[in-house]
Amino acid sequence: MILYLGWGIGLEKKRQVRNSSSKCGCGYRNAVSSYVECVRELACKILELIAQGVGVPPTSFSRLLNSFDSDSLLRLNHYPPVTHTAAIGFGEHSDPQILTLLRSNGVPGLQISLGNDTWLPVDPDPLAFCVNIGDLLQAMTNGRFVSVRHRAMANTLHDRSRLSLVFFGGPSPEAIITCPPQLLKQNQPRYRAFTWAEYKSHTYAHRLGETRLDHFKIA
Ligand SMILES: O=C(O)CCC(=O)C(=O)O
Ligand SMILES: [Fe+2]
Repeated sequence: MILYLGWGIGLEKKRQVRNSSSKCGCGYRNAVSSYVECVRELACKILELIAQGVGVPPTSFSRLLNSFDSDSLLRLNHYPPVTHTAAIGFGEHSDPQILTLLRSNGVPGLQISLGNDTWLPVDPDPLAFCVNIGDLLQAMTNGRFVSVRHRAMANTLHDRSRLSLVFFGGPSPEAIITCPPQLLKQNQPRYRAFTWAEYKSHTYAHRLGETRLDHFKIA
């Protein structure tokens, strides 16, 4: 079972939340807002390093998370203990956004696909972030960075629930997703340009496990 909590956090909305929460003194709201602000900044730093690594202007990717109507999301997944083994808690997929920063409470479950039905368990260190490349970053790097397929196994530790707190860094719905020209010098673009709104509606119209980026491939 998965408890799903969505938290859309455009920068403007976040400012409003911060202002109103300081007045009402709501501890939970403050904690979530500060957490989101910190992970967004961390995601931007990672994206700037990636941009540097592939030789494009440093804010090529991070500016999308910094835009005032960035469609980022914070999700809390809850996996109560189950008695049967080898059950899937969250099926195989890649995250559609740009970059994902995931933390868990130290209970194992997350696995990364190595292909050919081989799965690598991720160490559930509660002090570490698991950073996943999302589909949009794959498109914007013309396939140099590949969005990772992953899944979460159901939790068979009978005395503890598993929790994962996942920040998905996404652009504004109108943002045009395309590869910077510096990355295309000798290569043809692999994906046609599309908006995040277009990608999202394609994503939600298809099954979780599908390789959704294939739809935007240039033949
Ligand atoms: O709970 C996990 O470890 C994985 C969750 C996940 O992949 C997601 O929420 O997209
Ligand atoms: Fe995921």
